[in-house]
Amino acid sequence: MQKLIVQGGTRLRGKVTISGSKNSSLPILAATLLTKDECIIRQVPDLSDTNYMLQILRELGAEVERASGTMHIKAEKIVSDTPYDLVRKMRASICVMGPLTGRLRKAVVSMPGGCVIGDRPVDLHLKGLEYLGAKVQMDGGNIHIEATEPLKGTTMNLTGKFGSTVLGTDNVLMAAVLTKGTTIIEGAAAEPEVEDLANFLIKMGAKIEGAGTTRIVVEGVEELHGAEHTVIPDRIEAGTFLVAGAICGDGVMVRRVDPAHLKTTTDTLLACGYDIAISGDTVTVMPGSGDPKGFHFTTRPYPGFPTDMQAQFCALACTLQGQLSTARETIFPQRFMHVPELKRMGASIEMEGDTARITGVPQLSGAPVMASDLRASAALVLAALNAKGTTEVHRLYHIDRGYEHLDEKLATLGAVLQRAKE
Ligand SMILES: CC(=O)N[C@H]1[C@@H](OP(=O)(O)OP(=O)(O)OC[C@H]2O[C@@H](n3ccc(=O)[nH]c3=O)[C@H](O)[C@@H]2O)O[C@H](CO)[C@@H](O)[C@@H]1O
Ligand SMILES: C=C(OP(=O)(O)O)C(=O)O
Repeated sequence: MQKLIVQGGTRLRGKVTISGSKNSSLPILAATLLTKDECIIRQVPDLSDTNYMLQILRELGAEVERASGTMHIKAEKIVSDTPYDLVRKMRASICVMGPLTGRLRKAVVSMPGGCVIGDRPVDLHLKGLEYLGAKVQMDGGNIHIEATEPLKGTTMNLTGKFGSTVLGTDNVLMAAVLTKGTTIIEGAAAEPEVEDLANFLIKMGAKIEGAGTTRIVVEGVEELHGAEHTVIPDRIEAGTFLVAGAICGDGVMVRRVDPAHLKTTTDTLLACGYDIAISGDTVTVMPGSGDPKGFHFTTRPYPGFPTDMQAQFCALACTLQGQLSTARETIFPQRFMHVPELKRMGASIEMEGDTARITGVPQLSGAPVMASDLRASAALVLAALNAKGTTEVHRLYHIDRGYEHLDEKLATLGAVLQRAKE
């Protein structure tokens, strides 16, 4: 196991190139199971999550070759049962369920458990596949999906108690593309990563309209063919670097981004008093003319404030001396594992149900802290950059799930930090 040792108090400045999106790559890699032909996927970030997904594809029978960020995948002959040992390591492995059901009419996938960000059910994924005609059974911790008849298109609503489901929409979409007739998904997730998956499926020959909105229409086709695709930039990685630039930067530019995907992040930073410059595929954050102000946000499905940016903005709020900020989490109401660790660094945070009330302190102080999940870990690193003294962030593997070379990228901006063995 590794930890990250961060020396606080340096100013960040410069340009950082953003990697391909983790949350696009995972379903897109899974979608290559839908054809016997070779698919070429570019800009896949080198992360433990994407590596697990590639291993799952291999175990299912696909040939996978990797040349840097470009994957060549040929799933000529595949099986329907996913290996438990790999699947349990990554919740997003659930997104092989849709393509296996679409192509083989059969899938066996281990039931994912909850995780530290809260309960993570898959009832809507299963409901969607059932609407298409698949039968679902649970047995021995596994989900067995089977359709004796060809799947049939239908109209469904995939909205749950907490709103739309991203991977649930992905799964249904991947099954529906090879289904007879028309499938209409109402209450679909509108996240850019769903749209990216749909764009890849369209290149494979699928007929899809409305991806990127809450109503997706799929006209089933008999088969899909190979295609090439470049994954969209990771809006959460980009947002994390912008918040780092706000916390302790004198001009930090993120390159190879889609500024439209970053709107809630840049709007929140502007409301806070930072200057933002957008040019082509770059966004730069700079200190504003006055002292930054507190801010208030509620997480919502896209285009609302992303839950995956909540922890990083909490870290920023901790550094705004004397200013009150509030962070309300409506998607994963228990996703506040970073709060006790930020408090260990001297933060002033009160929890009221699903809302963190954060009053900025004059100075955070370095401390040993524990990473608990991906974005909570990122928040701790951001707080550490601002803190007085040294912070050790333990359990670094959480960060390696979703940030490609975070430490190296921060070091190019001037951060002083190093990995070490636990
Ligand atoms: C790999 C990936 O893309 N992960 C993202 C994806 O996760 P993921 O797709 O797993 O998250 P969902 O969009 O499904 O979850 C949204 C909400 O719906 C609930 N729900 C979900 C499915 C279901 O069957 N029933 C149900 O009730 C969840 O508990 C949660 O409250 O979207 C989340 C919400 O933007 C992000 O935080 C994750 O980074
Ligand atoms: C919660 C996240 O990922 P996952 O859904 O894979 O756990 C995330 O990317 O912040």
